[in-house]
Amino acid sequence: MESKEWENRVAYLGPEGTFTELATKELFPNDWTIPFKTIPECIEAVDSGQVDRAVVPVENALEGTVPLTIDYLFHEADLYIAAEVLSPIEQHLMVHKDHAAHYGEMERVYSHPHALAQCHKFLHYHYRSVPLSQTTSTAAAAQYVSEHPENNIAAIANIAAAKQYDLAIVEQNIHDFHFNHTRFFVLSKRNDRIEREADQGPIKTTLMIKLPNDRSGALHQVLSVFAWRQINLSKIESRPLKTGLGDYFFIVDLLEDEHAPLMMGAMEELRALGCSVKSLGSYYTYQQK
Ligand SMILES: O=C(O)C(=O)C[C@]1(C(=O)O)C=C[C@@H](O)C=C1
Repeated sequence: MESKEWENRVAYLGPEGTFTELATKELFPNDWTIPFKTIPECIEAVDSGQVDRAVVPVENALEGTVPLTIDYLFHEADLYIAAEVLSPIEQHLMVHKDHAAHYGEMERVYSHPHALAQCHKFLHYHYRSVPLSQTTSTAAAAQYVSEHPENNIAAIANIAAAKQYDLAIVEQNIHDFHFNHTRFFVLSKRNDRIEREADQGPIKTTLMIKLPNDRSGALHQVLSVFAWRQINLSKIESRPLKTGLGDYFFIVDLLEDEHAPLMMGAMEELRALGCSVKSLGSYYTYQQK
């Protein structure tokens, strides 16, 4: 890798022109940002020390969690969340300029599965006979379309991708619901949060909690640990542990600093109840402008 005097080397889900790149540039406008092809490759790059940070999507307002991100954080890597970026998402249908006049006859639509799902109603009502193909990101779809001018195919991606790959936007804002936002995590090997007083939102802590096996009321007990301390949960979700049907771990986002006395007490109590608890750290939320 090129050696240069950059403050941070930041991996992001590429190629150039993804929503993830836009979120990355929001927090790291002057750093060395490096596109990786998949979310696991971004996570591996920061876990192995190849880069200082990695930016990956974690949750979309319409489609929910990005399971790859959560599963790699639980099963494969030992990382912390240094910040969260909240980005508005606008999806557009784009084609090679040669096909702009007759895009209605397109043979296939390409995009990331989350982007396809965010435009499900649009595709269902207008192009239900057109097959869909998944790509590793929205910009990967735009790049593919630009590299295959011989085919009348379309991508769903953002304006930056249309510019980057010189495509024509033929239908704008095709996401099904107006409030379309995605959360991105900035991951780090060290537990060091990004602090920018001027524009940071409230502090959050993310915990991964595994309940003791087969104890009735265990989830209720876990929730009451936070409830009586008046620690607000902003999200709770379960993911399969991958050890058998019915085995889950929980991801909990809490509006409190992990070093606050009540939070430290809550984690101690959870462990005393037989839960295993892993904190991914406390971090601030930044809004993409
Ligand atoms: O960053 C991108 O462009 C992606 O393709 C990823 C991703 C996601 O995983 O949610 C990011 C934002 C949008 O919600 C759609 C897709």
